[in-house]
Amino acid sequence: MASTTTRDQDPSEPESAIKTARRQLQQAADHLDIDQNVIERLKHPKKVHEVTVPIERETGEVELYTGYRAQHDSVRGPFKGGLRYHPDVTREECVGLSMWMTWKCAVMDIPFGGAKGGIAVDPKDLSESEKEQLTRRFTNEIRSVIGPTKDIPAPDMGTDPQTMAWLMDAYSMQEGETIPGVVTGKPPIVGGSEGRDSAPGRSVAIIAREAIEYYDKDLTATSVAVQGFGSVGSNAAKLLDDWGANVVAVSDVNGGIYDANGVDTHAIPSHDEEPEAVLTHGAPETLTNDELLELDVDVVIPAAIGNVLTAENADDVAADIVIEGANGPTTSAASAIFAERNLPVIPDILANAGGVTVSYFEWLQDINRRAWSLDRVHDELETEMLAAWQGVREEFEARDVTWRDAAYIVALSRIAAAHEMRGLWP
Ligand SMILES: NC(=O)C1=CN([C@@H]2O[C@H](COP(=O)(O)OP(=O)(O)OC[C@H]3O[C@@H](n4cnc5c(N)ncnc54)[C@H](OP(=O)(O)O)[C@@H]3O)[C@@H](O)[C@H]2O)C=CC1
Ligand SMILES: O=C(O)CCC(=O)C(=O)O
Repeated sequence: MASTTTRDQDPSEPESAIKTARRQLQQAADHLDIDQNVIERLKHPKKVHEVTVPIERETGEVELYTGYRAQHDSVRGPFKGGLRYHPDVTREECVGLSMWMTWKCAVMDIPFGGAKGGIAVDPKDLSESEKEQLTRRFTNEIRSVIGPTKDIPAPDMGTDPQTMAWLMDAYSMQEGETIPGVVTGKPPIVGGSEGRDSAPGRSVAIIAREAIEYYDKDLTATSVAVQGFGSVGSNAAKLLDDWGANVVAVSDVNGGIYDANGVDTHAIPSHDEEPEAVLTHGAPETLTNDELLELDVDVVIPAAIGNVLTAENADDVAADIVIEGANGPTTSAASAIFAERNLPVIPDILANAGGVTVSYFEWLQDINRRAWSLDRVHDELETEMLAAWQGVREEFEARDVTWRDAAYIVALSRIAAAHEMRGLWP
């Protein structure tokens, strides 16, 4: 597999999401005949909104938080992307994540651009009513730049369907009418889609299944380790388990559990049910998050935070396939090492794209005021994921590139064509 970043160039780590995203963009662009002006434009967000969000804590003190909404590109449709509550949220991280959303929507061929937002806060430090206050105030601060045809937020790390319901309500109250399409990932009772919550994990499992078959392995004889047991990790682990894979390790922020005979994925509470609960589940062995990534398994799925596969551990990753459940889990230096080792890494912008795909289904349901059944959501997601997998696989086979470059080539070709058709600078 060819990679234009080499081990010797070894970009310094930890690299910011924006730097990684730009490096990946240029690397894919080098394989295509695209106007370099378009590429330069795509290295920058269209707009970044930064706001201060004050809330009154239950102690009576007023605390100020910083929130962002980065809007990267909207040439193919409204900005779209999640909202993250995490202490490490920064402007640069939101911009990098918004770029990945642009490519993700294009890989899936859905009519959205890319955005990402967040608040630098540890949601575990806040009570339920403080989180509600924070979400409502943040929504008011960004109200003029979001909307069903402008920019549509969704869940990401640290946010959930309840957060989206508060966002929808705060926006709707100001607009004077109920506008479910302003946000996706809501509970179905207020216009959310069945299956949105589990969709990113489901797509990770579907893509893992296809990759396992592509590399001539039998799913029922495949061992899997999953880092992170939240919306993405827990659903991917449970589905692969249901399909017969041997899920031998899972983890949360405190570390993981290992059982060579397979852990009972359905018996472990997910982050949503009970945060930090993995280690409370009895298992023959425990391990650190770093050890999990180096387990000698067939498939490893980092599905928590970014930058966990680095120059430091890339040579020690013993799995045969890496499926990126998280956004940006692999640094540029680690990508170069994996390419040199011929270790397939199926990229985030394809593997976890089920989330935004079912968000698109939700948006369609909101416009039509007509809910789909869970079976329909699953069927249509399966169809979309297989079509995207096939498109990326064709590029992978036709060119001597990594899976990441292949996915970028599909995405970038569509985005560049749209820019050129609309006149370069929309
Ligand atoms: N939610 C979505 O729709 C989508 C999310 N993603 C990406 O997937 C990743 C996970 O998101 P999501 O599942 O929603 O997040 P959640 O908040 O639902 O869960 C996060 C999980 O990761 C664990 N975790 C947190 N920090 C660490 C750490 N340092 N090391 C190991 N585990 C850690 C948490 O542990 P604990 O329970 O102990 O807190 C929890 O199990 C993110 O990169 C996100 O951007 C991608 C596509 C869609
Ligand atoms: O559903 C969405 O709109 C976006 C989900 C998301 O943030 C992501 O895929 O990273």
